[in-house]
Amino acid sequence: MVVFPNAKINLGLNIISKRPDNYHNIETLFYPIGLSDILEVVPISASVERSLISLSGIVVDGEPKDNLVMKAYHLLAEWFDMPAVQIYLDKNIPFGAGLGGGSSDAAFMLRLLRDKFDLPVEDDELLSLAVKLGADCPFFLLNCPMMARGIGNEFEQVDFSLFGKFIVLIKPSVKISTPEAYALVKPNRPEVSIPEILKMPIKEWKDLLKNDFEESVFYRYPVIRTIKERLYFKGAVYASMSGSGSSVFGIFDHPVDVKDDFPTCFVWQGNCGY
Ligand SMILES: C[C@@](CO)(OP(=O)(O)O)[C@H](O)COP(=O)(O)OP(=O)(O)OC[C@H]1O[C@@H](n2ccc(N)nc2=O)[C@H](O)[C@@H]1O
Ligand SMILES: Nc1ncnc2c1ncn2[C@@H]1O[C@H](COP(=O)(O)OP(=O)(O)O)[C@@H](O)[C@H]1O
Repeated sequence: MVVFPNAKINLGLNIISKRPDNYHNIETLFYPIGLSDILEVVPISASVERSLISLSGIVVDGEPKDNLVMKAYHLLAEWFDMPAVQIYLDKNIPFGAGLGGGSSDAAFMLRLLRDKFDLPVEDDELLSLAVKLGADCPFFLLNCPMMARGIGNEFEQVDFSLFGKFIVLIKPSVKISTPEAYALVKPNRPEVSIPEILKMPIKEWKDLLKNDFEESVFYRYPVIRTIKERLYFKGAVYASMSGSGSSVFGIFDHPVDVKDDFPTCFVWQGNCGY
């Protein structure tokens, strides 16, 4: 069974308050994009006790046994009898990028195992399991434009689409750790909520739709601010860092050629699908 875990971008990201559990309450719109990993799971011989993982593509830091897809397997194996599996994961989504690639792999792995082995797990139980693997993880089980609140796992479906627009994603070589990025931000309540801003014409978003991580991340890594400015220079109708960074996306009314503009960066371009 093969699945294609996709990345997300955040349209607006307000960090509202710090919680006693050291997480933060946030408000953000998660928007799925077409950049995807490839994940395959094959059952292996009954004589093999441990699941195996084979990684290709972008090299993820950490031990393969600590990969989030392995953690997803073990989370379900605590509750259900499953055979050992051979996992193939081809990484195309950069990490330390604010694109949620690891969370997406984990969410797709949970659903793949549930479906492949016919495990008696309802969709809402899968959402509760997913949050144990990462605050962003439940979103990828829903995978359509969603307002998220709480730690990022309380959802409200929104009537919102960027269909017809074109997205350019730029990831510089710098990687950003999510916990470190949260530690640098002072929480605050926004004056205008994200759903209100998203109802306005996209050309009005520039000065209203904010990502609260940008200020401290741009201060530390000015190259990320420069990328955002360059995307506006190229004609983006809206540009922002995604999540805790370091990737920056630009939304355009039409396809653009940026291949010579960011020679040292990972670049991905595609249509907005939703
Ligand atoms: C910032 C966001 C925005 O979508 O995404 P990324 O930029 O990582 O993609 C998310 O909130 C990241 O979610 P995720 O990456 O799944 O976070 P987790 O692994 O659960 O948490 C890593 C650490 O980030 C901090 N954390 C995470 C989520 C949250 N709402 N508040 C937090 O303070 C905590 O210190 C936690 O220990
Ligand atoms: N399958 C995976 N893909 C990416 N990162 C993974 C994976 N499994 C574990 N990780 C760890 O999770 C961290 C964050 O990854 P990811 O969620 O893709 O990034 P981001 O915080 O940029 O959204 C990485 O630094 C890596 O150590």
